[in-house]
Amino acid sequence: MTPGARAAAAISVLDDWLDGAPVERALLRWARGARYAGSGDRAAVRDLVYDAVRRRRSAAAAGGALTGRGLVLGTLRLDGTDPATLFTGQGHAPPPLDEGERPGAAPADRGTRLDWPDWLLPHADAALGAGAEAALAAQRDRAPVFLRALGDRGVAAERLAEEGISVSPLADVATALEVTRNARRVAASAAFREGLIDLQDASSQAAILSLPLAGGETILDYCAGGGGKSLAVAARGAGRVVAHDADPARMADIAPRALRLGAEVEVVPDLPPGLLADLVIVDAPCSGSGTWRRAPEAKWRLTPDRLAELTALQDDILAEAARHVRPGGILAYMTCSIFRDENEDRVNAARAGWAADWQSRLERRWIPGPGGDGFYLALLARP
Ligand SMILES: C[S@@+](CC[C@H](N)C(=O)[O-])C[C@H]1O[C@@H](n2cnc3c(N)ncnc32)[C@H](O)[C@@H]1O
Repeated sequence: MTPGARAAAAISVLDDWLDGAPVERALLRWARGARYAGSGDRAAVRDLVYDAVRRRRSAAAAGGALTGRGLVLGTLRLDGTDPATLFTGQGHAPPPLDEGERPGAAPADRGTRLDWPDWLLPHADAALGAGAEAALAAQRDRAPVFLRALGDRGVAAERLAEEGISVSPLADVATALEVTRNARRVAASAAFREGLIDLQDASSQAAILSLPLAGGETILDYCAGGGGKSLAVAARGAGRVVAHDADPARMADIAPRALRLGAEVEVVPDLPPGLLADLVIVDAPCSGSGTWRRAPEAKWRLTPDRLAELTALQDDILAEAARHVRPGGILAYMTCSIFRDENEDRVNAARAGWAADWQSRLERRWIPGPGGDGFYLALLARP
């Protein structure tokens, strides 16, 4: 496909998305009808689509319309590409630009400039203060790819280099490697197959490294999902890791992942009511606002009602999970959200109620940026 044909494909996918289809479904629908597209074409269309979704407001402003065509025009302009070089009308390229599609003035309002919903600006400011500008700006760009090395990071780096994948170690997260070249090859690499590495954001890794573990503990991962946290604590020398999720189907990947990584995780759909653990991890369902550069659709989909539903659910899950912390044990509450509503406010609500006599051991927030996604961790010790 020519660059112009890729732009035309991105326009059709974005129109489908603007009509209400989830972005992945819109991409799939296009790909099914585009058997001529090679893997490079699909990757290029996908990147253009995701860039436009991430920057929906500023791209629509720069492209003059909230349409597939406007978003692609704007995205190209924001990236410094003159759209006239692709919008030629030749072959499968989009029709040439008309007079009304000349570049306009740069957006003056903050929500458009930062590609952030207006109603969520006060939430971001309340959580991040002066750091909000940089954190929201970082969410306009593609996310870096981070790996968790299971053993020596140098060994993993050498094995990856044999397949043309370059990585560099993060200074402040002992297990983390940032992929600097050929990130798309990681999942098919020998290092991945052999269990030398797993895919995990650096902030999640840092949170797991912050847990007070000496080795041998019984750990309950109460919202285990795909098992990212279970597998990472298992690698820290836990005695027993029990993975639970209200939706057991979400844990389907844990067993094959554990096998690949040489980890032991017990997947328990029905949790024994009497189970007590030294550490209970609650990686709660949340808005995902710290990870919106990876899943940018969610940024535009969140509503005040949905945020309120999530905070109520977080309160319920925390209280349920706390019943499984042994006396003297630790409850680790974590989210990949940046909002106080889902973080400090939930911990404070617990401490104003059932956790009145629990002690706060640690509270840490990671801000979205070059070193990882936004993340939050609070540790409460049961008396
Ligand atoms: C943020 S995801 C977990 C991600 C996972 N820990 C990981 O690292 O891959 C939140 C999970 O909480 C689960 N969940 C939702 N409500 C729950 C509840 N009441 N009890 C337990 N798990 C729940 C969801 O099914 C979802 O898998």
